Amino acid sequence: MEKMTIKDLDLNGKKLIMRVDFNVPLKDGIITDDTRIVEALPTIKYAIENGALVILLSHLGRPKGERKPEFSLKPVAQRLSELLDKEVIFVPELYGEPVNKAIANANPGDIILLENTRFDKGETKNDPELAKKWAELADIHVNDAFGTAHRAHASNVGIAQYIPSVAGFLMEKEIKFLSKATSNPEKPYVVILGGAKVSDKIGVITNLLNKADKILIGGAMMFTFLKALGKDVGSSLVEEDKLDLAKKILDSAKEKGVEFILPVDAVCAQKIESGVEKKIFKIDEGIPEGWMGLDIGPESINLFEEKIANAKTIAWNGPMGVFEIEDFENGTKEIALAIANETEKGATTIIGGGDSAAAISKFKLKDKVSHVSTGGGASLEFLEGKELPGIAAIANKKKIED
Ligand SMILES: Nc1ncnc2c1ncn2[C@@H]1O[C@H](COP(=O)(O)OP(=O)(O)O)[C@@H](O)[C@H]1O
Ligand SMILES: O=C(OP(=O)(O)O)[C@H](O)COP(=O)(O)O
Ligand SMILES: [Mg+2]
Repeated sequence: MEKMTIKDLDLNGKKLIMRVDFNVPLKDGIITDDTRIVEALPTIKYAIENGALVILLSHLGRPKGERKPEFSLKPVAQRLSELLDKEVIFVPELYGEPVNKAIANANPGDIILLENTRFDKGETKNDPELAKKWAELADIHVNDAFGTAHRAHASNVGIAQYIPSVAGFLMEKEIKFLSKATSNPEKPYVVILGGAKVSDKIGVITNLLNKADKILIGGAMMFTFLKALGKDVGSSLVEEDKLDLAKKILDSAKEKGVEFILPVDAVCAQKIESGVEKKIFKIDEGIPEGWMGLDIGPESINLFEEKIANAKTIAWNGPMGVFEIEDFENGTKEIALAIANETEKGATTIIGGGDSAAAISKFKLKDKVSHVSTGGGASLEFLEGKELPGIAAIANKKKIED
């Protein structure tokens, strides 16, 4: 179903409340990768150039309804202002007097960024009262937060109950590319999963088993599977309550004839820190207590490269290791290079996720893959074939024309 976009509206003199995904990686308050901000610029620029006042909403991290200063969007306001070479009015509130005042004092063409939507408990609960408060600030809701589209929250879904919601250019671009690449993926189709949001993402594998020819697992995700297979994983990150699901997935992969590839070795350390002692343990021999797997090892890299070779479609979400620290970046880097290589040979390749996108930028391979998606969980659920609530809430073209 084609979605209504910002281009379908007359924006002149309108107030837009625009949901973006500015959930960027931060280290000590500094933005380490601004891909998600850069990707939202075309929609913001279009809106202000066409005479709208733009009120931006985003979450950052998971502050769980509490106002935690380390999750403030203030550094994002500053970066956005630099990128646009224009003032961004940051209001460290979500509604109420300071917000109303800022809007009343603003002119068409101005940009206001409110504080982290997840500072209010109502956001993730999709609280209608909160959604209404935001809807009352504007005439139209613009949804450009593809990275959040798998969440049914007040700022992207609830708000559409009160004012029309249309897609921004990033949302439109992501839907177009992912639909085309995955409606009938050319085979062999390889899916690579890693990262740290294991309990969130392990569920998508069940449906992906009906689509992919091979599934490769790295990152923290690997340890839940390895533990389910009875391996010693030391102090590596394991989601204990997903062990049964992991077993089911392993059985189902066998039944369906899907190659399910787990690493055979891991780079381990006792602390997640740069410069600490590292050891490579073979999975069959086990990881000793006190040691954590923080990257896939060299034999696993070779194995994964073999499995990736000659794929026609590759979808990757979640870094293979803690790539933010140089000591543990190698697996992610080598897999990224292998994917770039297959892209050159003609494969369609998609890398998704806030952190995966940061990794691909770090290794300067952004332009060597077919598509870098700003969504990790969102792109996975899209590939799985699910209708994402954040997309469903956007008005369909037909509906508005009727
Ligand atoms: N073995 C591991 N142990 C702990 N964390 C890991 C491991 N491998 C990867 N990670 C972490 O996973 C994080 C990214 O996970 P996630 O948010 O799921 O990916 P994405 O943002 O690409 O969707 C990174 O910050 C990375 O450091
Ligand atoms: O960073 C995000 O997803 P990702 O890590 O899967 O790319 C999105 O902003 C969603 O964040 P959430 O997983 O805390 O809801
Ligand atoms: Mg992430």
